[in-house]
Amino acid sequence: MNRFDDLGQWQAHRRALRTGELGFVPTMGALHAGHRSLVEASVNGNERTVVSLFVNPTQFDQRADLDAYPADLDGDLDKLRAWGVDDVLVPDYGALYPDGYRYRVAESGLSSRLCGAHRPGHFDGVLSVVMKLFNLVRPARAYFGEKDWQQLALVRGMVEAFFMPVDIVGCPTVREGDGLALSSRNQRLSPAERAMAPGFHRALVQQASADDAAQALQAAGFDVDYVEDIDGRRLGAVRLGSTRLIDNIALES
Ligand SMILES: Nc1ncnc2c1ncn2[C@@H]1O[C@H](COP(=O)(O)OP(=O)(O)OP(=O)(O)O)[C@@H](O)[C@H]1O
Ligand SMILES: CC(C)(CO)[C@@H](O)C(=O)[O-]
Ligand code: BAL
Repeated sequence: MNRFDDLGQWQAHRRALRTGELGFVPTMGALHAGHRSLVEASVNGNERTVVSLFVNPTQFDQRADLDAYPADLDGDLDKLRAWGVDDVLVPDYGALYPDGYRYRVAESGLSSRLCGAHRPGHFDGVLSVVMKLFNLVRPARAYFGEKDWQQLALVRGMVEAFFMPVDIVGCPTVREGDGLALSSRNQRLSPAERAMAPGFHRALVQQASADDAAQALQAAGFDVDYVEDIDGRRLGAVRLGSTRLIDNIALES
């Protein structure tokens, strides 16, 4: 596995690659089995797989959340090697943002609802870094988790809007045995919060309406950012202490 911290070296390597069948998995590190499922889909569907590890500051609306974001670079590199990844990009902020974020991708509809309503500027940061990474990697396919449903929808929209030559592949949410969606931020839950956390997915699945689910969650001690039913899915975000969890499910039709 090749590791590139220097984007100039990566670009030289990319130019020398003759394959068009490149799969790409963008991540913020602290890898878990959810990331593994994306990498597996890419390894199975492409000649080469590239993964990026970059905790993107422009998508964090709260400094404390960024500072507390889990990191385990050596562990991540061991995992990526074992999962069959060919190239890993580990750029720093200055390399990815030579413009200091003067230029950015903005979306003016969906990005200000749901998670965007609670994390101002979040999706501008996500779309901007994803566009930068797509331009650097030039993948045939890029893999995103359905856990981040709104992100997946916005990335698909950006690719369509800008005629970007990449197929976006959505991958099902990987869960713990008790239903909790795997997330790097789960590491920050205290034992008591971890015991409560599966109640989030349970409420989304069991309650008859989005309002009922929000009320049940509030009553169980979650701080509810939102629960909404949209286009046949129920999406929600809650906070347990300082940790924010998101999840979504398909609604039975
Ligand atoms: N449980 C999961 N199942 C499937 N895909 C996932 C899961 N968790 C994360 N992903 C996907 O992995 C990619 C990288 O996500 P990221 O590195 O932010 O991890 P995360 O676990 O979502 O972290 P966070 O704590 O920031 O939510 C995204 O496309 C995301 O949707
Ligand atoms: C897509 C992404 C890597 C952009 O920083 C991030 O939002 C994530 O990990 O879901
Ligand atoms: N996977 C979502 C990234 C974030 O919460 O910023």
